[in-house]
Amino acid sequence: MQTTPGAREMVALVADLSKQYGAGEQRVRALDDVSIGIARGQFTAIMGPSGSGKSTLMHVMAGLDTPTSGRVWLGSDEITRLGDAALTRLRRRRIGFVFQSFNLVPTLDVRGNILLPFHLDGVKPDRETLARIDALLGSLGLADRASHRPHELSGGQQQRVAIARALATQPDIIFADEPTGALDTRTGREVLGLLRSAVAQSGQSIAMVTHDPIAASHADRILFLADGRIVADRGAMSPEQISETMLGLERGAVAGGGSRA
Ligand SMILES: Nc1ncnc2c1ncn2[C@@H]1O[C@H](COP(=O)(O)OP(=O)(O)OP(=O)(O)O)[C@@H](O)[C@H]1O
Repeated sequence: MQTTPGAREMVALVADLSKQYGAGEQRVRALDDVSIGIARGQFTAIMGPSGSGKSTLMHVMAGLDTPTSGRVWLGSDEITRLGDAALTRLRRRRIGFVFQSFNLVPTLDVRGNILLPFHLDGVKPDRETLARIDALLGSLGLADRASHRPHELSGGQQQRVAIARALATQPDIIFADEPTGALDTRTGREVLGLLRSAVAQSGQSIAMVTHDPIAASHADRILFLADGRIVADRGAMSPEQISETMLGLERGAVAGGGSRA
């Protein structure tokens, strides 16, 4: 693995990352000396048993949480050195988020939600950006929903708005936390297809936390966490292979160890 800070092919990188919660007997080691890079232009899934540290890793990589020790880079910028204001700016401009619960603003219509990151950043979107957003609305099947409010949309449509919002700023990376968790199987598959095509067509980098082997099977690479450590780093896998690896992790053993397939 390439672990040089600023390495071109890595869009996000963590080195010697540890995160502990609490102290004394209450102490929980959520991340235990993790060093890993997320490759640019790839769809990476992060899997592991409940409590293995997936959300913690994603939150620390996205600058939403701070590590107890270790360093985090977005591209060549070390985010663990940034103050709060600079970090907030970096998150708005260079990171997109898609959450299980969509996180749309109920009082804004679809277009207003998609434009929100620009407004929060004090940026008036130029003509080119507005045209790109129109194209996004079209390609995500939302062209006739632009002036609807979130409560007037289905779950799948709301998640597509969240994806459009995440893509609109052309971020370095999108972090997706269980993006299909609240959707039925078919709608979930459509959402995964949209994420996949953002990677294939625009080279978007995506890191997705998921429990679902079918969701993870859309990824180019799968990182498996157990007890706060990366225990396997694999290329694309079938849902069956992923389920088998997860079973092994839950039993406390992974065949093949921590190397990439
Ligand atoms: N704010 C917190 N305070 C104390 N412990 C925490 C906190 N957040 C997470 N933890 C603990 O850290 C460990 C890792 O949690 P994390 O949420 O990252 O796991 P996860 O793999 O995302 O789990 P899940 O799949 O259940 O969402 C768990 O033992 C959890 O209980």
